[in-house]
Amino acid sequence: MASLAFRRHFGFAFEANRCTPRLTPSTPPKVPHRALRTSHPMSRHLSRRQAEGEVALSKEQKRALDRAKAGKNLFITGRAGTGKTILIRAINSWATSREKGVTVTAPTGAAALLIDGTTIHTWAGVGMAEKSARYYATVDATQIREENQYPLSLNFEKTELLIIDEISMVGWFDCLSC
Ligand SMILES: Nc1ncnc2c1ncn2[C@@H]1O[C@H](COP(=O)(O)OP(=O)(O)OP(=O)(O)O)[C@@H](O)[C@H]1O
Repeated sequence: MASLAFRRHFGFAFEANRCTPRLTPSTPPKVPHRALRTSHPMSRHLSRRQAEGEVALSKEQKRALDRAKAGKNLFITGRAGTGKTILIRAINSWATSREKGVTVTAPTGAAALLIDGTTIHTWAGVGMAEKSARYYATVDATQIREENQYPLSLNFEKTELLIIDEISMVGWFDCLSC
C-alpha cells in the first residue's frame, strides 16, 4: 500500500514489487575506454557533461528516459558500469529543464554526492532524536509530528519526481513494497 501511495504522489518512483517497468540493462554500453574511467568519484564533472549531451545515451538508456518522461515508475537495475548513474543524470537534467520538482536522493552521503543529490533521510526529515527512546515509545504520534521541526510536508508536496539511487541500501526499502 505504501508503495502505491508513493507512486500516486510522485508519478515516478523506486522499487516496488508491482512497479512497472523493470528495466535491466544487461550489457554495458559500448564506450571508449577513456570514458569508462570516469566512473571514479573524481570524474564527476566529466560524467555530468556526458549526461548533458556530450555522450549519446544508449538505446536502453533512451528507452528508460522516455518512460520517465511519460511519467512512468521505474526500477532501474544493472551490473556495475552499465550506465545507471548517467541515466539518472539525464533524467534529472530533463526534469530540471522542465522545471519539474525533482529530488535526487541516495541512502548515504557518499552516494548522494556522486549524483549531486541529498540523502533520503534528509529529504524525509529523519534526523537525530532529541528525546529519549522511552519518550518516543510512549507519546502519541500526532504529538511527535507537531513537535517536528522539519517542514516535511513541504518536501513531499514539492517533489513531483523522486529518484532514489542505491535503493537496495535503504533499510526500510522492504516496507515500501508492502
Ligand atoms: N551512453 C553512454 N555513452 C558513453 N559512456 C557512457 C554511457 N553511459 C555510461 N557511460 C560511461 O560508463 C561508465 C559507467 O557509467 P555509470 O557510472 O553511469 O554506471 P553505473 O551503472 O552507475 O555504475 P555503478 O553501478 O558502478 O555505479 C561511466 O564512465 C560513464 O561515463
